[in-house]
Amino acid sequence: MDFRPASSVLNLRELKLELALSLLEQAGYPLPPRAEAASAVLLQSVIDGLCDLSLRDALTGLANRRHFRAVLEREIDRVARTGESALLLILDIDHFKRINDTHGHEAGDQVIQAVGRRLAECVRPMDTVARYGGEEFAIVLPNCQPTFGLVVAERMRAAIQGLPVKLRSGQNAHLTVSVGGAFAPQWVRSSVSLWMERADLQLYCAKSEGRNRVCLEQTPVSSVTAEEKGMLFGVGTASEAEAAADE
Ligand SMILES: Nc1nc2c(ncn2[C@@H]2O[C@H](COP(=O)(O)OP(=O)(O)OP(=O)(O)O)[C@@H](O)[C@H]2O)c(=O)[nH]1
Repeated sequence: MDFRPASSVLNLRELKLELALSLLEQAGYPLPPRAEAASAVLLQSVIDGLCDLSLRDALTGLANRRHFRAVLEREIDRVARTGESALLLILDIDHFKRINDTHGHEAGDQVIQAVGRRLAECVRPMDTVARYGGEEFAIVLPNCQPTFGLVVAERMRAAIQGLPVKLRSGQNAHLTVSVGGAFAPQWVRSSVSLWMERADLQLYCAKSEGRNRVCLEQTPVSSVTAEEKGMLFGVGTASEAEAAADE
């Protein structure tokens, strides 16, 4: 085993340290002075900075899709072990294309940033807000009782409705959002994709019922799919799972 400091073992050119440093400087990460180049302290802060950067959405600074899916994975594990409720919300800005078309793409970006900031203000420190796609956000609320779910989702919807975004042009953009949500099935090891699908279905309902509304899956405990029953009972196919669940 070689216990020499990293700087003498590694070829710094191969490490592409300059590229990493300029990426982090651009993103506004605090770094130790360059005089400490190649020190263990600098290398560690570059590694920490790059890890953090890889988990964040560049436009909003919120969790990105990769990070969010990892958080959901952990939450599914916790709900299966503890039986605690957890709520997943998917929130989509209504008629966002009109904002781009009317005010331009840069204004659209400003709106996405403002919505992200507002959502982050509406949640507890233990919750995770992510920008999941273009004008779509996802929020996971661990330890969220079903009775509280609708309250918090409504609070978010109302917070965005009451937020006129001041654009650089001086104009105000008035927004609404549609929200779909589903609870993780308690005591069951579901999957990220199934949970997302359930919440997405509710978002689709909110959009098709007229937008600017919240739709939550009604039956968090009994609405376990055949696939999830399969995971619970450890059987192979959906039909085997249904048979096992009926026994
Ligand atoms: N400015 C900006 N626009 C984006 C970004 N990502 C996606 N978009 C735009 O978001 C728009 C989404 O439009 P649609 O999927 O038709 O949805 P919508 O207009 O919000 O309509 P509904 O969701 O049905 O209410 C498209 O015009 C995309 O080009 C982004 O990062 N910045």
